[in-house]
Amino acid sequence: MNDLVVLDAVSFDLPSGRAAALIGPNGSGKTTLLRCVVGADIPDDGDVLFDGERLVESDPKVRAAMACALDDADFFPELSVVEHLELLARAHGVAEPGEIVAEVLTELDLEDQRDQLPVTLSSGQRRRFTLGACLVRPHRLLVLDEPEQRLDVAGRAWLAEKLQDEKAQGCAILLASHDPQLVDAVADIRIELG
Ligand SMILES: Nc1ncnc2c1ncn2[C@@H]1O[C@H](COP(=O)(O)OP(=O)(O)OP(=O)(O)O)[C@@H](O)[C@H]1O
Repeated sequence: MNDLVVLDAVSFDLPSGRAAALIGPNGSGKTTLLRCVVGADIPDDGDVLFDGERLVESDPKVRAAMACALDDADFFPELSVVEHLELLARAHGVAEPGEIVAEVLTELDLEDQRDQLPVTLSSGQRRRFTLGACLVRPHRLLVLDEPEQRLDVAGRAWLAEKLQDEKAQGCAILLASHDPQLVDAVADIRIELG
């Protein structure tokens, strides 16, 4: 039995159109907190509320609103980049996903990789693809674990601008980050862990 307490007395509100950044050293509990928020881990105590009700990951309202990028592992290995993004958008109610998928591929500079299988992408391209998967579907809450990871300089600049655009459109963003520049550019609320 491991009695390590990772998170204790963490509390914050995240309104629409705002971003909260979890910051802190390696092992301070950022990913654990994100996993509790999205329902991948169950806290021993405390609640996560969404629109005032306890957040249940399987609730259709939550599934429709929350787009998460916690790691790069969740791919359909047999679908190409474009097929994957179109399938995901359709699954979330986008009847004609061609336009939004093309837009996101252009923004992420992944047009030349559209027909590749995810496993053949470079690690930075895979991170772009993971972020793209959040962006092709309707969302009003983005949960992102170190979204800057493995992005090149241009990719990081794009990310900061994109997250600001998302906020301007009313999206709430909860992210963990080790990038002070990204946090400075995007975060309205800072939650220091560890
Ligand atoms: N499945 C697990 N079993 C045991 N301990 C775990 C598990 N997952 C996380 N931990 C521990 O919980 C603590 C917090 O880990 P977490 O991944 O949340 O940190 P983090 O702040 O995201 O770190 P990093 O900046 O390195 O990504 C660490 O001490 C870690 O070893």
